[in-house]
Amino acid sequence: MDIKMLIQEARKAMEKAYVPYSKFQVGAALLTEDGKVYQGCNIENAAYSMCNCAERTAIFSAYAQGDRKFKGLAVIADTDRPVSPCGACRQVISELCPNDMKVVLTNLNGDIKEITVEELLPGAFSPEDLHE
Ligand SMILES: O=c1ccn([C@H]2C[C@H](O)[C@@H](CO)O2)c(=O)[nH]1
Ligand SMILES: [Zn+2]
Repeated sequence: MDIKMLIQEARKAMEKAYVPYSKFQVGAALLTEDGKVYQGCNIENAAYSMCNCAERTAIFSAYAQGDRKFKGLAVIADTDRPVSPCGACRQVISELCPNDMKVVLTNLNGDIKEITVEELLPGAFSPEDLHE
């Protein structure tokens, strides 16, 4: 996997963020099994709780286009440490991406933290926990 390319795509996505309230831009890039890249940015709303994170925008965009098989996710923001996805995104990523998929967290200083989906949310609540 070309991690540099994926980070560049996330960086481009960051520029598209709609963040009039927080002014905090976040970009994500999701790589599919067949090499396509879905960009995602955070999109805010005057009703603050409606804000959507970059990570979920990327995953939901892929789903909306019929893509469901992923092999990497990069996330970038202007943070001191590599950006740390929120709990909501960790939960969504856990369900919709493979457990061993690579997640590349980075920032504008070029600090990089590579982890897996499982490491992002150990013991995540999962579809297997539901029973009818
Ligand atoms: O990993 C993260 C963390 C935060 N945000 C967004 C949500 C909100 O728009 C802004 C401030 O929390 O950053 C993301 O998109 N991804
Ligand atoms: Zn989030």
